[in-house]
Parts: sequence; structure tokens; C-alpha cells
Amino acid sequence: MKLIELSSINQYYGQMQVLSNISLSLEEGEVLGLFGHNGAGKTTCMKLVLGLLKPTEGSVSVFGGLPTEAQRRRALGYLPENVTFYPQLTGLETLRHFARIKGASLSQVEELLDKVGLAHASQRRVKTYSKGMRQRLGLAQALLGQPRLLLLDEPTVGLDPIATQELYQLIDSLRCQGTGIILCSHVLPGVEAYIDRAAILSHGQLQAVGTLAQLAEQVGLPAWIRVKITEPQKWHDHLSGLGHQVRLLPGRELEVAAPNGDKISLLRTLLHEGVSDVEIHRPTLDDLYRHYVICAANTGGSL
Ligand SMILES: Nc1ncnc2c1ncn2[C@@H]1O[C@H](COP(=O)(O)OP(=O)(O)OP(=O)(O)O)[C@@H](O)[C@H]1O
Repeated sequence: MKLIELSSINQYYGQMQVLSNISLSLEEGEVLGLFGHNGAGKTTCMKLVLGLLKPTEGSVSVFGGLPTEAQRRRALGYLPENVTFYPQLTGLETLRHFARIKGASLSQVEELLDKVGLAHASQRRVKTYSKGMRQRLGLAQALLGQPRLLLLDEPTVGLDPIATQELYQLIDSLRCQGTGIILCSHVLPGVEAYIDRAAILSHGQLQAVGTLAQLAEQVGLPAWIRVKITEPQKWHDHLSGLGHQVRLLPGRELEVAAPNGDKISLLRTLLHEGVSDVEIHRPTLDDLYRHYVICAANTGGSL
């Protein structure tokens, strides 16, 4: 069953159009990464799914119906970009407060605090929490009521590298239990292993949606073969002469672009000649993101 279906959305704030012809869906147990520059329209998409905004044109379906219906909203968890809490309440009191508002069982509260690594600080006032601790509390709040759909806006802001990794692992375990997740982030390295598909927004227009392999194939970005080689300059000149894209790197290293299908033959050529190490770098999410956003800017993709 589709958890979310946005169909042909055109969204305006007053006279200003901020989303143009957006169609996007999310399945159960799927993690969709929603990426875009500041002001691209990510939060506006989230607000449509939350039922906080009514689409100017087009339709929004959540769990097969309108997102404004109370029962549907209870099955939805949201971590906003800027989490704010009552500073005088403790972590435990805060979460209990949100559980009551959401109609979720109070018995989950301590378990959730433990899950996000805040059990030790549950009796401390939120005003004494670090930024990362407040972010964890925000995540615990989003997980109240075991939502089938989670919207996470910049969930890794303020988290240290280990906490970021733990968050991604938590996302992974929720996905395995069938939760659908939309994850908005400006931090691309590290997230790619945890998303099923990426959607790239630029100036309110969807530039691409698909798995990373599909997007890489679509844009034809090459993989790069990096070798440590005894005579890098000689090989640089030789391969350049054959029309390959080649870069000389420090430490007797050489990088050669391998467009689709060219990897194995290039590797065979290189491995004949004094190679002591080899690495293959496939296009990253960061490479794909840059490609789509720069292309959109060059083709005048603003609304
Ligand atoms: N309440 C509002 N009234 C008028 N314009 C708004 C409002 N909220 C957002 N906008 C505009 O809509 C566009 C999309 O904003 P949105 O917050 O959806 O972007 P975003 O991709 O989430 O950005 P960021 O990464 O900076 O959070 C921006 O041009 C923004 O200025």
C-alpha cells in the first residue's frame, strides 16, 4: 500500500509559486531521501503530507485518504527541522506531555528515551540539554505511538558522528518493521546506504527520483578507477592520448574515468603495468546531487 501519494502538486504562498508539478509516492518499508538546496521546497512538501498546508492544485493522499483526518495523523511521526521544547520540563515530562497530546500510551515513554540514548538524562530539565540531546528528544517525540510513517527534517543536525550512525541504524530497523520514512537532509555523505530512493528538488521542481543506481545510469556519470602506479606521468599521457579522462594525484596515484561498461577493460589495461593498489569510486549521492542541481541552474530551472 502506498503510504503517501502526492499528485501533480502546484503550491503557492500568495502569488509566489514554490512547488511545480510535484508527483511523489512512498511505499511501506521504504526510506526516501528528499534533498534540495535551501528554499527548494522540502519543508513545504512535508507540510502538505502533514495536512498543515492544503495543496493549491493537485492532491495529497496519506494512508489512502486525506492527511487532515485525526486517525491518520496519529499514525504519523514528525521531527521538525527546529525542535523546541518547554525548557523547564524534564525529558521525561516532555515526552509524557507529547504522548498525551498524541494519544499514545505513556508506557512507551521510558523505552523511547532509552532507545534514543537519553535514559540517563530523563530527569534533567530540557534547558540543560545539549543541541544533540534536544535532537534526540525530538526523535523520541516523533516515534511516539509507533508511527507507520515518519517524516524527519534534518534529523542529524547537532548529532555527533556516532549518534548519527545510531540514528541511521534506527531508521534501518524501523524500515525493516515496515515504517515508511521521508528523510530530508543537507548532509549527504553517509546517508546513501540507508535510503532506498532519492528525490532531488531544485527551485520547487523535482529534478530526479530513483535509486542511486538508476540516477547514476540516467546521468551517465563515470566511475573513477584510482591506481597507485610506478610511472603515473607516462600512463597519464598514454591514456589521455587515447581519449580517456585522466587525473594525476599526489603519491604516484592516477585516476581514470570509466564510463559505463568501460571498467573491466580499463582495469585490464592498467593492471599490466606496475600497479600496487587499486580502488574504484562509483558516483556518490553528492556527485549526483551536484549534477542535478547544477543542471537545473544552467537550464534556468527556477519558478
Ligand atoms: N509561510 C511562508 N510564506 C511565504 N513563503 C514561504 C513560507 N514558507 C516557505 N516559503 C518559501 O517557500 C520556498 C520553499 O521553502 P521551504 O521551507 O519549503 O524550503 P526548504 O527546501 O525546506 O528549505 P530549507 O532547506 O532552507 O529548510 C522558499 O522560497 C520559502 O521562502
